[in-house]
Amino acid sequence: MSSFRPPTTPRSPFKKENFDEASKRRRVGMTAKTTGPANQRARAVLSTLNAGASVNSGAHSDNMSDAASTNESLVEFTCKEDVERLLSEKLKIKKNDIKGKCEQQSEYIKKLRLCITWLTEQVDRHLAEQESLKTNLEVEQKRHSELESALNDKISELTATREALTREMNLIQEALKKEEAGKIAATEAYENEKTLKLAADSSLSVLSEELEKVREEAKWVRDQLKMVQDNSKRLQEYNTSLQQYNSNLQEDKAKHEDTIQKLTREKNAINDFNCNLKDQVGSLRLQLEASQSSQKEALSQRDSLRDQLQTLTAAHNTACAKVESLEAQLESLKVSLSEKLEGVIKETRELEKKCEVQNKEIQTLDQRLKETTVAKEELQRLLHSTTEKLKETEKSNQEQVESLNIKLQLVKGSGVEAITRFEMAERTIRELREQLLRAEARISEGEALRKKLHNTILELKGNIRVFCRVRPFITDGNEYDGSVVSFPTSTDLVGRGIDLTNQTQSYSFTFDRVFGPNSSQQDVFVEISQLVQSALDGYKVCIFAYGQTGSGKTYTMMGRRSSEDEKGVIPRSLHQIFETTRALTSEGWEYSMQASMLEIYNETIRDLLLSGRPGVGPETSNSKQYNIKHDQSGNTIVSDLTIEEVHSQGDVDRILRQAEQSRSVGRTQMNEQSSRSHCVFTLRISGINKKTEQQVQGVLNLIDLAGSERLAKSGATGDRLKETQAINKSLSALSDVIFSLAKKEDHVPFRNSKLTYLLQPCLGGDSKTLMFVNVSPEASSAGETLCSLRFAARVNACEIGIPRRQTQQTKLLAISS
Ligand SMILES: Nc1ncnc2c1ncn2[C@@H]1O[C@H](COP(=O)(O)OP(=O)(O)OP(=O)(O)O)[C@@H](O)[C@H]1O
Repeated sequence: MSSFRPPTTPRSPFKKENFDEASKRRRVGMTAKTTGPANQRARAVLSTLNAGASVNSGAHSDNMSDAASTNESLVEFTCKEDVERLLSEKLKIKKNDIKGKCEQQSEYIKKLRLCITWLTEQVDRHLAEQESLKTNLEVEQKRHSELESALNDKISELTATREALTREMNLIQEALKKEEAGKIAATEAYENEKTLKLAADSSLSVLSEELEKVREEAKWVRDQLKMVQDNSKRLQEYNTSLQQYNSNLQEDKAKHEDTIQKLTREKNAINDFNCNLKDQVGSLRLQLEASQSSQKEALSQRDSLRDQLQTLTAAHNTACAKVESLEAQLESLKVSLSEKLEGVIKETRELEKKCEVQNKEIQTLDQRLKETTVAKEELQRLLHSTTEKLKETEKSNQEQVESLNIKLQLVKGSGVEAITRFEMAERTIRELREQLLRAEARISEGEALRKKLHNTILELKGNIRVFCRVRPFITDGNEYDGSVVSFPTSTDLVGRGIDLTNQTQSYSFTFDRVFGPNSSQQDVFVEISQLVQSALDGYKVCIFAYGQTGSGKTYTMMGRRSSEDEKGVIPRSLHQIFETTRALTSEGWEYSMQASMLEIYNETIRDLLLSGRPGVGPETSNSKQYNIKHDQSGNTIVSDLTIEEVHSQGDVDRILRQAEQSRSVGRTQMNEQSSRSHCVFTLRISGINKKTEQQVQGVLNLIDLAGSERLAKSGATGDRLKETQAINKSLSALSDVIFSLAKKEDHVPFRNSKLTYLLQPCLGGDSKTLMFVNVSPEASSAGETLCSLRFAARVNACEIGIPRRQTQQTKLLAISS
């Protein structure tokens, strides 16, 4: 930035103090008038003064003019010292020399005049100078102030802009930080919320279960309560009925008591009667006893009488008659007495029976009374206990209901709390979801942009590219000597150029990339991986390996299965595809993949996955005729070709193993020499984004071409000649197709080769094509290598020499810079 400098002050003819003094003196004469007319007036005054002086000295003027002119020529004022010298000059006057004095004085006055004139001139000059300086100064000041104000404006504008930018930057940084922090916080919050939600969900489910249980409990309790209430009601009814029954019983009791009293009275009367009867019976018994004793006495009398009879034999008859009559009397007495006794006994017995019946009745009544009393007591006890129980049950029920109510309230409270928490969590989740959606939208936008940029970069690199790969020496175990193949070291060709020496002649080729013998499989794959990504982004990609037999095509495409580091393009591509699809799952992408693998030998298609089908052998595959068709959406359909859904690396490994086996079996059956067929691995990728509804359909073709051979050199005849011709035809067709497509020619000769026709939808347009030209470094195969490189250069030529490519590369450089 150029700094602003004030205009340089014109240098004064005086030193500073001289100038000051001169200006002081000038001020005496001019007072405050410094403008132009004032100067003129001052000059006029001075000229008048000079003129006056000349008038006053008129007398001497003539005679002094010479002297003056002489003096004038002598006195010259150049600086202040001259003036001071003049002022400090002392007249050397001799006494009484008036003339001399006059002359000296007039001389002095002249000098003074000259001095004044010089001074006036000086003053004028200075005034003019000052004037111009002033105007300059004013102009400069104006300009300066304008500039200053402009600068100030600019500065303030810049400051404002800077501040605004700083503010904006700060804001952006803050926003960025916030965004990042927000993002982190959101992620964390989302995680937390997720766990919270899960916890809330689980607690909610637990609570719901609890609530359900509590509801069930409450229902059960309500049922119980209802039951208890019903029971209570029933018991109350029962109680009422019991009370009724009790009162009935009481009434019965009262009635029965009356009856009992009556009966008791009757019983007493009967008892009295009984007693009387008993007394009578006693008296009768006494009478009977008395009669018995009298009978005994009579018997003893009879005995005595018998004795007497014995003694009184005579008197016996009389006595017998007497006895007999007495006995008859006794007998009749006995009969009457026994009849009387029997009647009495009968009566007594009847009375006793009656008594017994009455007693029994009384007893049964007593028993019933007792039972009734017991039952009543029992019932009263039962009633009491039931009432107690009822009260207890009611109390416990009430307590239970209260506790359940409390529990219900608590559950309701916790439920409400849980619901609020749940709602809050839901809100947060909603917000987070929205944030997530926004982030996802941003991600998908970013993804779309990435795809676009990725594709642009690839397009700028070239939709058709050719890589050259030189394999290490393997035949004689020697180190790579560079005698046949060498790599130019000039900066513009490093990594892109290859020189080949064949029969002392040197040939130079340039490709998009040249991999030397020390390049690893990973180095090669790094370049491929972008194309694999393109296939996932929905583009059609073809990667070919071309070269003479044993140049490393299969090594490049398949690699060595046994070593992880030596895996080739196919397993690595598939690994990348599975890794990427897995990573993209979180962004809503779902991919499905279908793999097929076929071989084209002598223009015949062989399904390499067919032998995997149950009951199908390779011979079946060979005998089949496969037709190639293209549908309207640009997909290739090979009729009856085995297509396997692949979901994992394992599936792919299995397929590759199977294909390898089929290939070797096929070769043996066909007596085919190694590498006489094109092997095409095709992976169809269909992707759908569940979030954005975006869909992609990509195809990845990985092709190990048949080993190229120069017809002239092959010395082939018969079938072998036919085979070689077929290979060469299909390879040149392929290069023709690629060449025509690159040049955007209207007619592309797809149909003259099965391989090119098969790959037709995947060549040209947006499709990406990459061809590896594999090179053997051995001198023995230099001629073959030259052929391969020429072929590849032909494919590459469609890009080389077309100005578009340079423009693209320039663009690419601009982008990368
Ligand atoms: N870059 C490499 N590093 C180490 N070994 C390699 C490399 N390239 C090829 N080879 C080895 O060279 C030999 C021939 O390679 P490969 O079978 O891949 O050639 P090819 O071109 O497929 O032959 P063909 O046309 O007969 O199928 C193999 O043993 C392979 O392992």
